[in-house]
Amino acid sequence: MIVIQNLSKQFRHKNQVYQALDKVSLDIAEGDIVGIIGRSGAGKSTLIRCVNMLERPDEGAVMIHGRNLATCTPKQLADERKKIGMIFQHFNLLSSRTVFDNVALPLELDKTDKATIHRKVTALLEVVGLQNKADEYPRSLSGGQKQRVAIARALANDPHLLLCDEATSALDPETTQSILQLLRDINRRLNITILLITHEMHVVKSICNHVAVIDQGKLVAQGTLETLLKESQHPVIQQFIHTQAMSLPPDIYNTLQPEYTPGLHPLVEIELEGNVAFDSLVNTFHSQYHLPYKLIKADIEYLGSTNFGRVLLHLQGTDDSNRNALLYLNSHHIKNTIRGYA
Ligand SMILES: Nc1ncnc2c1ncn2[C@@H]1O[C@H](COP(=O)(O)OP(=O)(O)OP(=O)(O)O)[C@@H](O)[C@H]1O
Repeated sequence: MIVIQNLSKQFRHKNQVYQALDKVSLDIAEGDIVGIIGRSGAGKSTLIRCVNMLERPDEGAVMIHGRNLATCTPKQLADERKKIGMIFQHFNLLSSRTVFDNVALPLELDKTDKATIHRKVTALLEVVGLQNKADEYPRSLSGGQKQRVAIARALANDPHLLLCDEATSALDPETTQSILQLLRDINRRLNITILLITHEMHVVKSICNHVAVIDQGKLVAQGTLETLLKESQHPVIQQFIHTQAMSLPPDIYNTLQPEYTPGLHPLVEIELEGNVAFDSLVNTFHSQYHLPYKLIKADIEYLGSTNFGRVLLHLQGTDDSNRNALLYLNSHHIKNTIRGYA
């Protein structure tokens, strides 16, 4: 339904040229929720802004239902844009307008009659759960409520595509979840395709059925999150999974020794990468090496039948069984780091 073909965009600034997008191609099926991830400055916003031509690409095409937006006349482009809603990290509401009037704005600009505006805005405020806030001003709303108003406004012209630029980045975790739930409902109930930028793993995991990874303006990987995590060694994906080493609980941190000393046991951080099931790993430790251990910390994401993440295990067996367990990890190419001995 949306076909992005060889999209390129350069920015020039004080004799310097930034290749923000470099021949990016991506197919998005109707009803998909696609997450775009990548480092800061990778080109994610530029890509999403080129989809509705807020940013004009230098080269390439954005085909929506067979029509290339890059070659549309201004009138055709204005019509196509009405069918593409957009929401932003900082909501972009008009502070001088009430909630109702913010949502009504695109309809007013489209010269919709008053009765229709009233009917549509009332229905949209119900969709986003703000029917009792119609007469309030944005300043009296929470961040999550502001984003709900922005979503209602983005839906005013019955779009088939919703672009979300870091839409939950300014929200606390609980509000983020409720906004994601709303986006999922909108996607299912109204069959709106969603293209979103995020830097948060849990956002992708919660709602995206596809992921596109952008690095230095290039599309470097795409697919389901599960396949990407299993198959791609690309540093952006690895970084996305493992942002930093696990923090240690204070009692362990204070007693941890960098070198082995008789009587101390290794504290090992193990990476679970989809082919390593946590349950079977600890079963092996138990059945093959009779190894007592203490699970100090776990950060595991379950995706379908596989798991990803990290665990911190304090191996508490004899020197031999501890060593054998570490050998088992290495011989099975299970990434692990000894964080110290305690
Ligand atoms: N209007 C502009 N003028 C000049 N350079 C720009 C402009 N917009 C973006 N760039 C540059 O293009 C590159 C890609 O920017 P973009 O905002 O698309 O990245 P991003 O992946 O969305 O980053 P972030 O996650 O930090 O928002 C950056 O080097 C940025 O500085």
